[in-house]
Amino acid sequence: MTRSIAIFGCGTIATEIARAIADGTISAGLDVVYDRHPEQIAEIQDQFDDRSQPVAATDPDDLLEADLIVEAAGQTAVEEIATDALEAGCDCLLLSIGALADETLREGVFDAARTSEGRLYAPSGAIAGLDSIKAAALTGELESVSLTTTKPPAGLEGAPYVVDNDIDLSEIDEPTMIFEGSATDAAAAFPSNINVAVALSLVSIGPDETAVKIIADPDEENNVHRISADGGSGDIETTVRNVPSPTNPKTSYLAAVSAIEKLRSLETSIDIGT
Ligand SMILES: NC(=O)C1=CN([C@@H]2O[C@H](COP(=O)(O)OP(=O)(O)OC[C@H]3O[C@@H](n4cnc5c(N)ncnc54)[C@H](O)[C@@H]3O)[C@@H](O)[C@H]2O)C=CC1
Ligand SMILES: O=C([O-])CC(=O)C(=O)O
Repeated sequence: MTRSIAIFGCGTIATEIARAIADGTISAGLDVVYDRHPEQIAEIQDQFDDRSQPVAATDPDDLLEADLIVEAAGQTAVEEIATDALEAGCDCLLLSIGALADETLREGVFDAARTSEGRLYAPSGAIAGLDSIKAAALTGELESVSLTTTKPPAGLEGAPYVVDNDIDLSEIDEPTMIFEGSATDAAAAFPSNINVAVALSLVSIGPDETAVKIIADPDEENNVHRISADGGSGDIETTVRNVPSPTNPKTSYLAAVSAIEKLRSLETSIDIGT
């Protein structure tokens, strides 16, 4: 039977996922979509012919009819949908995994996943190396895990940390470290920029122990994520120089493709890679 998918949040990532469903890259049906902006919903619907257009939900609860809900909206959406979805037996794929830096929310969502038929998924997103770091974590001997993210200043605009600390990104004329702290603190400070740090932390040493640096670099055109994980099976270092999405410079194109690959892999009988 074809898996029925619902999408919460119809922006940059959702548009790519919808296209992959429409062209058959993901062999599932997109049945219902939700966004606080109806015009965003219409853009997704327009990718399908009249007979296969997803229904526009007017309330997040309308998504619970699907087999799997993709959250591609933001951290508040995770609060709104994840626990309810899992408790209702839906699978849930979260892009805004940074929301789970909050321990109370995390435990609630994890408990719902453990005690229901719904399964919780998060793609690797815009980083590389989660496969090997997840395997190395099994040794119980990972000593340190860190992420250094470098973005063009425009990709950091509007982040609560930037606003609260009156950081004028337009004044930055050389690579400048604007944040250093744990993945827990980074997720609250840069909710739309650093979900990757929390994904990394959840497969390794946890959000409080994972170290994050964020650098604004006016000469950088890419979203660059450098990971270093030491101990266990050896030392792992990865760097991804991501092309930003044309419609949202905060979001790397790889994040959308990673979600598509995760959804595709749920439907295949051959699964290579950790
Ligand atoms: N895990 C990863 O590697 C990455 C995760 N992300 C996460 O994915 C999210 C989506 O990314 P994009 O598609 O680029 O963002 P976007 O800004 O292009 O689209 C988000 C859409 O969700 C809607 N939305 C947001 N909050 C909502 C709410 N509470 N209720 C209803 N609608 C809501 C917005 O109206 C917008 O249409 C980001 O906010 C970020 O949290 C983004 C990049 C990488
Ligand atoms: O897309 C990226 O480069 C990373 C990102 O925004 C996030 O993790 O929220």
